[in-house]
Amino acid sequence: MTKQLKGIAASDGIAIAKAYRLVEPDLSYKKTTVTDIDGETKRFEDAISKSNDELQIIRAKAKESLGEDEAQVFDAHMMILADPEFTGAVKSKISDEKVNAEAALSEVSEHFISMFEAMTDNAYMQERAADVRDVTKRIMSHLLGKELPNPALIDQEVIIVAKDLTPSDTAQLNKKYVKAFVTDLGGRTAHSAIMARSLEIPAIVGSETITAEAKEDEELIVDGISGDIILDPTAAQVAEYKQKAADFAKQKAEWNKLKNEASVTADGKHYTVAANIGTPKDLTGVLDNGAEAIGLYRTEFLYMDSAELPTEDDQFEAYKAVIEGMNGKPVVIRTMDIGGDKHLPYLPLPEEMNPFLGYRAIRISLDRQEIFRTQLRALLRASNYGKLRIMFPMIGTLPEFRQAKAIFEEEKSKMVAAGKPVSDDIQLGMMMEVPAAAILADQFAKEVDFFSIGTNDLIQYTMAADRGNEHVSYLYQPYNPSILRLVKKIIDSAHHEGKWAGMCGEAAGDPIMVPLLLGMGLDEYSMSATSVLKVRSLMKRLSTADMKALSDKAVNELTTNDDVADMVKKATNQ
Ligand SMILES: C=C(OP(=O)(O)O)C(=O)O
Ligand SMILES: [Mg+2]
Repeated sequence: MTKQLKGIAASDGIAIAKAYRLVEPDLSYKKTTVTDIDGETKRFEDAISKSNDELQIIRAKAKESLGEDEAQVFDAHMMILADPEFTGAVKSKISDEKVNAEAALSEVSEHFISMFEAMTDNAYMQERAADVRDVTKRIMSHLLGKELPNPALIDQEVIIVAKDLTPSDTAQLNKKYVKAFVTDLGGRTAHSAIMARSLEIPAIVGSETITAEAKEDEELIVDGISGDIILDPTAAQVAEYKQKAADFAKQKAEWNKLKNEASVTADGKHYTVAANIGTPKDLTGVLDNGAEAIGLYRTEFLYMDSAELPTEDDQFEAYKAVIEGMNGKPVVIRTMDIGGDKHLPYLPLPEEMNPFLGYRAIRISLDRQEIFRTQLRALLRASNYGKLRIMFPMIGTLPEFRQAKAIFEEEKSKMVAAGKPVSDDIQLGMMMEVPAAAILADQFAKEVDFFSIGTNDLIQYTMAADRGNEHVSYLYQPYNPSILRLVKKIIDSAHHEGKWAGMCGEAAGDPIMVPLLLGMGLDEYSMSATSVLKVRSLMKRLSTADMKALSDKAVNELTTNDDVADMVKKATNQ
């Protein structure tokens, strides 16, 4: 029966397709004593063989749809299945302790996982722990007669339904078949949502109940513009949404005409509308949407896509591809921002009560300097291919910025001394996303070349509201005058020192925020590539003098997020 749900619209567009439940089955079991040792061993061997067959197919499919690199992870899984040390230990446990295969498997696997995880100085072995965990799940599913979801096997158009998607789950989605996704959890600025926007697939997060409501293969309509989800729609609803999808495509075609134009306001002021990227592959979207710069390259995805720490050469190639691909247009590359909701299997981080307030970003880089220095060397080498700007994430204090800068200067001097070419036009800036730094923006502005405001984090830290938690999403208020005052302070401070200020948080592409930012004189607006043309079209009809009056009123007189939103909507006909 037709049913309607509402979630948080996270990526534009409309999709109509069948649900694919990316939901793990319950793999719990009871430990029992067995008498038929041979029978139990055979059951384990059968599960191994079925897992192996399944992995062969998955590997082949993954290679076809995602490429050889993505497929290689499954080789590691098959190696574990073929490892007599692992399988032998399970069989011995079955026969020596007379326990069922499930219990033997789980105990042996736990033993291997903790052994690998303890090798903190060997990233390669640490990464094996994640592989053992994955393979164990697969074998267990066969022992219990349950089916694991295998997204790599998807070969028809689907809408993914999941409790939550990690950024690495999202990276594995094949755009050819995955037409949209809907999750129970998450907020608009969670990284999976950001990635959906760069993949240009509609997405709705924070629906709370989609996994409980949607059945496998049930037809769904996902409206990523409004956040509406329709389960088992009527023919009339399907027709209505096909029309909406067509209207959306038409609107996009209209914006597309602005692709080769500059971003100029009605009163003739020029601003930079830039794009955010996660990998060099996103460059196509940046060029297709006519962005004037890259305002944020989130390099952590390079680390997340790799099975081990990427080498200096790997990184150099990626950075060079992006810088060269932009053909002289500025490229802001941010050093690694791991931690929070972004993890590396081969770099286990401490268990933390509050990962977003913990060991993250520049805090890791300054602590694990070998990782940081490798990245800086790769960036320095790539600087010769265009206009590179480097920024550091999560800077909270001036000493942090100074230390990061000193390390950069040290690596640069070493390269110059070794006779290697390095650009003499690299700007060094920082993300403004920690309130403590924003409050002291006037002091920071004297030492940086630029600021890039990271509203995704700045809002969560200022409002004390987790950016990915749908239960507190009502507090996630980009237009709250408290946020606007910080933003204005950051922009004014940069300008006072003759520096530029950009914004690369999601708010930079928000049609309510853009008029206010124009009023405050923000120089660079960096957003999901798919928002670039929409924002350029909006700018064209706004005058900065009018917007200044609007932003002054928002900052000085209004008191709530909603009041600001209402005022801007009215004043700009939105
Ligand atoms: C752009 C930002 O960084 P990230 O979303 O990667 O945390 C931000 O915090 O606004
Ligand atoms: Mg951030």
